[in-house]
Amino acid sequence: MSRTLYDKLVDAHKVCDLPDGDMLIYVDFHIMNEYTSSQAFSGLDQKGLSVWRPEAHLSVVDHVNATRQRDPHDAASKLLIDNLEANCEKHNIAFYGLGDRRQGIEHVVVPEQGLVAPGMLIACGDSHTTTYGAFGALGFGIGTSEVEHVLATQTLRYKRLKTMLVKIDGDLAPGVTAKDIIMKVVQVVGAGGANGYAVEFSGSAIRAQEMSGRMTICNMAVELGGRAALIGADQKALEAIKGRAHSGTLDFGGLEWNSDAGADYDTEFEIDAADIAPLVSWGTSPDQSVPVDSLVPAETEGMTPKAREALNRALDYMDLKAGQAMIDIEIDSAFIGSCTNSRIEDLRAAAAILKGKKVAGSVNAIVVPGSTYTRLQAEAEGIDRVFKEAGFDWRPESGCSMCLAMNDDIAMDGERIASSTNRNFEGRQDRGARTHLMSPEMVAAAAIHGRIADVRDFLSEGAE
Ligand SMILES: CC(C)[C@H](C(=O)O)[C@@H](O)C(=O)O
Ligand code: SF4
Repeated sequence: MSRTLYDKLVDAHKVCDLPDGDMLIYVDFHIMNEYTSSQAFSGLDQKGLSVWRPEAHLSVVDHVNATRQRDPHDAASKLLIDNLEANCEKHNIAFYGLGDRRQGIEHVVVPEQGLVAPGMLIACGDSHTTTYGAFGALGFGIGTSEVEHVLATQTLRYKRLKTMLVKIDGDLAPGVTAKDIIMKVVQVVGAGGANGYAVEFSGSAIRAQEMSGRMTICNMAVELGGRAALIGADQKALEAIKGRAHSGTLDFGGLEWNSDAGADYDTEFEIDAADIAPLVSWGTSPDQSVPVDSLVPAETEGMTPKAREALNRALDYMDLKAGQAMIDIEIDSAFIGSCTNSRIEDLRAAAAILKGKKVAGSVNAIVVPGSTYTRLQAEAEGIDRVFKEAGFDWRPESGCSMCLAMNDDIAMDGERIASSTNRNFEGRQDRGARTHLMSPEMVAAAAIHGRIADVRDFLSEGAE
């Protein structure tokens, strides 16, 4: 019988069925960060348990660390980081700490170090673990008690998800990126539209994406509510792994990690790539976005009272007026970073827009490479100079930074930010901060204009 990639991955990792209908699955690799792991270690200690397979875990520091300097900016962050290091030392778990060349945002670090391969099952106490789906691996976020369970047993209780296929065929127009693809999908399926589903992406527009774009897509699939995101393995995925630090140690397979022809999905969506424009979020949910050259939405006839309330609440928080042009919206800050868009390819793309240009005087522009390794590569290519000459603050350390208000990069009340991140919830970048999600290229364009701008204008300027 034809099976989906998701079902193949689950079947391959099933240890046994449990009496209540759930199953026990085996976790090939488990990643921890300083923020969600310390209680799990305390739980182990209290129960007198040890880590069953220390070599199948990795810890990184990313959420609370400072990126302006190496030393933690406050005692609470230092404590979290020191605790993780001590726990890893005690249990013999690899730890990429501050100052380590391999350090950075977990979902940037893991593929960069060659720690993912098609057919793997990867868990992490972080929702954006879906990123690894770009390689035909099953990655998903887990809670703290589950972290403890994986440490002790290398297994998890798991409930099989329903399957959703999102097929995107056709060619993207110039200036349209992987970020726009996934923002469009979130718009079409809805912010909770994939709750309970594993989402597989297919179609020629997905195949045409390089691995960094595919990772952006799988990363942000969480914003649909999907607990897993998948793209079948192809030659590009295999090539991207080759030669990486740990890739030789992984033997999980290759092109067989694809859905069978004729496999059935519980639900399917089709999107024409030609219908996707560069998108910008106007509201406080990732599905509240519009093409950059359009207007802030207004109430429509037939809108439910609930939708009307959500629209008005978002407009109020964002301090926007229905019918106002998106490209007129002035920004205070520009942020390029996060596990969605801080890879070398993202930095190159933003630098291509910034080259020879200056950030508007009113804009505070920050770029935080996703990992130290990425930063060093960018510096070797001279990309840091392009950013610095344009007026961006090129951060010397890596981490989640302004993606969420958990470190010293905290936005002011009312600050409006053009952001290459994945979440625009109220207070995400701190109380009262107003986040506009967009591609890194669009953040660069907005930084230059001091207001939300259409990246396509910069492409034609370049061609002149
Ligand atoms: C802090 C962490 C648990 C959280 C997540 O799970 O995604 C964070 O990374 C986020 O992006 O909101
Ligand atoms: S960069 Fe942002 S989305 Fe990614 S793990 Fe960090 S906080 Fe979460």
